[in-house]
Amino acid sequence: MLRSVLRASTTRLGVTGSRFCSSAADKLVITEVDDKTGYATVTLNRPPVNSLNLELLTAISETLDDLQNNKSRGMILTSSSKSVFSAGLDIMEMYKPKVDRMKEFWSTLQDVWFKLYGSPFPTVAAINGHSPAGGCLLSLCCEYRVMCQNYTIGLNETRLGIVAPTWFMASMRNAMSRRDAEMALTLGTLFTTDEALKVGLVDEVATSKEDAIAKATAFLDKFKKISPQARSMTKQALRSKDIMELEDNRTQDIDLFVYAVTQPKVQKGLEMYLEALKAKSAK
Ligand SMILES: CCCCCCCCCCCCC/C=C/C(=O)SCCNC(=O)CCNC(=O)[C@H](O)C(C)(C)COP(=O)(O)OP(=O)(O)OC[C@H]1O[C@@H](n2cnc3c(N)ncnc32)[C@H](O)[C@@H]1OP(=O)(O)O
Repeated sequence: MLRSVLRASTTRLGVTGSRFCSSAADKLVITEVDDKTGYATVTLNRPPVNSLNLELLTAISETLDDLQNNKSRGMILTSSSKSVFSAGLDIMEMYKPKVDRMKEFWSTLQDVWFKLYGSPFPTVAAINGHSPAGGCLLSLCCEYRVMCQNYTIGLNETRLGIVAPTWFMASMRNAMSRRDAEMALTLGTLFTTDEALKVGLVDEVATSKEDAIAKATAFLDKFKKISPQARSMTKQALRSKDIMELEDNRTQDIDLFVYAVTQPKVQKGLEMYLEALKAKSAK
């Protein structure tokens, strides 16, 4: 049976300065813990497309803190949308930005990456919709990816005229071969579910969200007889080089982000991309 972690969610929203919510449907992130297994299902809930703005990233970051503090046995990351896991970073955070907010935005994204990529508890993404760019990054931070049929996933930054930061690249390299990662990153490939399975970007295909959650649960169950400490130390040792690289360069990474995104050519590219998105959604 599922029970919501209501106290944690309410506190979280209070801290972020967002609305004080009384029902789960209003929350940016909904966390439900299965009493029997102890696994937490974390649902991204920022309609229409779960684009990652500062508030959503803050809510994810605080959720990850809660799970770690409560010694979570495992996490399944999914979305409340019927067709989008996450549309990636909210382009409005990068288009005509205010520099202070932009810095906080990027720093919070770094926090989420540290906490998710380096989490001591096992993590699975149940990808129940499209997952471009930052959405793909969130799933890549998890140890296992189950994806529903007929959606797309990938780090498509070059198609927007921007460069995925090295820690995005490292996350992809951790999941698939270096050669396939290089091709995918330079081309900005958005893979279909079946193509993603072939290159190892996802681990399993599901027929529905329920099937994805069931497969994610089965993956977490595999660790039942493994010492949690041995498991987490092994995972963290394997990922520590990538983590240390960003830890050593956090400030430079923020400065580079601000510099790159505020270039007139990049702003123009983002403007055109936004216009194309809006024109498409108006049809
Ligand atoms: C050597 C190293 C050097 C390093 C240098 C580093 C420099 C740093 C550079 C910066 C790096 C930045 C990294 C960026 C990462 C990102 O994540 S960028 C975002 C990329 N995202 C996308 O490309 C996805 C865009 N969206 C879509 O393709 C589609 O929306 C969808 C996800 C496939 C869903 O389609 P559909 O269900 O049909 O919905 P839509 O109708 O398209 O959209 C609904 C409304 O949502 C708006 N929207 C969609 N995506 C976004 C978004 N990402 N941000 C903001 N808004 C978004 C869309 O415009 C619609 O709005 P309305 O028209 O107002 O309804």
